[in-house]
Amino acid sequence: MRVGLFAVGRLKSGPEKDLAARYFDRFAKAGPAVGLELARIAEVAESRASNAETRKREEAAMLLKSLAEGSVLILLDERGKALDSEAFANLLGAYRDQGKRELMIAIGGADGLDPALYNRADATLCLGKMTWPHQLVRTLIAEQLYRAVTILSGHPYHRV
Ligand SMILES: C[S@@+](CC[C@H](N)C(=O)[O-])C[C@H]1O[C@@H](n2cnc3c(N)ncnc32)[C@H](O)[C@@H]1O
Repeated sequence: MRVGLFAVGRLKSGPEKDLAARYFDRFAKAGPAVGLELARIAEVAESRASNAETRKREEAAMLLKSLAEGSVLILLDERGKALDSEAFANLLGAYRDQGKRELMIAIGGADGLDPALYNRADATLCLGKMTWPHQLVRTLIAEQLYRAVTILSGHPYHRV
């Protein structure tokens, strides 16, 4: 199964981008052993509309346009469901075992995500109840994807 990311807003060169890239690289190298491959990291430009609802609607439309039919869509939102790392790994493993070809994880911009995405999403997960900037969320989820691979493969990176 290919696993990718939708992010509203572009990440400039800098430490956040480097750290996220480090974990995406590790995921890309270790993932194939457990049937997970790194798919695209798709950055959706932030809308310039003056109204927040319009901005979110426009961003969601771009994101949904590039989502292949049958792909799993997971949203990241501080109001979402909290999973521990093993449960997240098992969720990825379950979609892989169902024969899903692609799973995309969406991170919102400053305004968050549009309701249209919640209607389409297969799951909405949180990384804790606090609100993180989207740049850090990208690193956090990249690390959890790599961690999920190590859990699924029994690699000692993950210890509890
Ligand atoms: C700065 S936050 C936007 C907050 C926005 N005010 C809202 O109500 O959603 C940018 C994005 O980071 C992600 N995010 C921030 N904190 C998160 C958390 N604790 N768990 C999961 N995702 C989070 C979400 O995708 C969010 O849309």
